[in-house]
Amino acid sequence: MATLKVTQHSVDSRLPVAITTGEPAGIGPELVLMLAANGELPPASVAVGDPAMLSVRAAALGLEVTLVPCQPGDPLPDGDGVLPVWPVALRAPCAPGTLNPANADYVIETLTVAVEACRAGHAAAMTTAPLHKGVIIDGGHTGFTGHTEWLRDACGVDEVVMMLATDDALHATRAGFDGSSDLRVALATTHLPLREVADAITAERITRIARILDADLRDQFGIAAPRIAVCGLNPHAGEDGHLGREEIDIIIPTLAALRAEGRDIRGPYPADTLFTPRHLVDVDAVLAMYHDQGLAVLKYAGFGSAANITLGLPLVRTSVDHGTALDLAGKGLASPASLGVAIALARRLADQRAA
Ligand SMILES: NC(=O)C1=CN([C@@H]2O[C@H](COP(=O)(O)OP(=O)(O)OC[C@H]3O[C@@H](n4cnc5c(N)ncnc54)[C@H](O)[C@@H]3O)[C@@H](O)[C@H]2O)C=CC1
Ligand SMILES: NCC(=O)COP(=O)(O)O
Repeated sequence: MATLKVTQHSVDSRLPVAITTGEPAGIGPELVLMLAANGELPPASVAVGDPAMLSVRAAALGLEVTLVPCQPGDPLPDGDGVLPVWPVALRAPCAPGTLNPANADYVIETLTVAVEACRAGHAAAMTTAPLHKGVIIDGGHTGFTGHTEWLRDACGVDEVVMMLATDDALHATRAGFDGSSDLRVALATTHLPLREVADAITAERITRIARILDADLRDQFGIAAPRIAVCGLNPHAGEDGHLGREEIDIIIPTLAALRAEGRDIRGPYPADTLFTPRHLVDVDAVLAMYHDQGLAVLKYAGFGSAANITLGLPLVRTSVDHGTALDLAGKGLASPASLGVAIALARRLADQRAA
């Protein structure tokens, strides 16, 4: 096992972005270590995880990282290859690629540490490396469906919105889309079995989600009058009721009511053609009705360098556009690009809030 090196470093006085290292058997730990070793972590970044596990993973991959355990609120060590770590102890040994439900509590504790640090004013924002939803449930957290819903409950808010954005959209200086890789996609429903999606499409839910999306595009992304295009649920947006009635009964009247509030919310459009460049040209975000309707397109356009942002939270949370990739874990083959984009976005949104 590699030993933890602790030496003297300069100190960064800014509040850190807390990066939870995710499922320990997945690629999350090595992605954080890669960014640290390559000098690609923004200053004032801190990992949340098991220092010994991170140290072993770094040594196995030949990554030169100086891990410095410290506590939330401590001055942050800074310097080339230095990675401050807020320690959380693994509950059981861990091998890359092999899930162990005994570590579910560990993963949840890393999230709790990051949320508490944001609440206590010890962190400016949090970025999450991927966790494995199934093993968290197998480990006893019945009802767990993802970071997004867990953070909603942990922060005590009624609703949040999952939005993924390609790197082009995040860095775009222009407001609208200009091509197929410049995309923001928000979801009306998140981690639901497809069988339950139609029942979850209610006027109340669409109203809550659309209001949060509209407000956060203004407040967090600086878009003065967001233009939101909404997908239908059914093929051809229901084909005038012949292929499903959710558009006529729920979505169309709800969008009309939202427009009456002064919001630029268009649709519902057939999802297959909405996601073509011509239809996206004057749109700032697409609201999809369910996970794969929106995210398949987003990932086709920008997988590997997009970020996931939870809107509607009292804290800033960003994440990667991918999962735990157990097939790649421990091999040093996974790309840290999306994590880098997510951390940079968290820093930017947090600095904006502070300003
Ligand atoms: N933010 C989060 O915590 C997320 C967690 N997940 C979870 O991850 C687990 C696995 O999900 P999957 O659907 O298999 O998706 P996945 O993203 O883990 O893997 C899908 C494919 O993409 C590849 N891949 C993923 N990340 C990569 C990277 N950084 N560089 C290169 N290739 C990469 C994998 O090798 C695999 O071939 C599930 O439990 C899922 O719920 C999925 C998405 C987000
Ligand atoms: N496909 C995106 C995703 O599953 C993200 O989930 P979450 O854990 O960030 O809620």
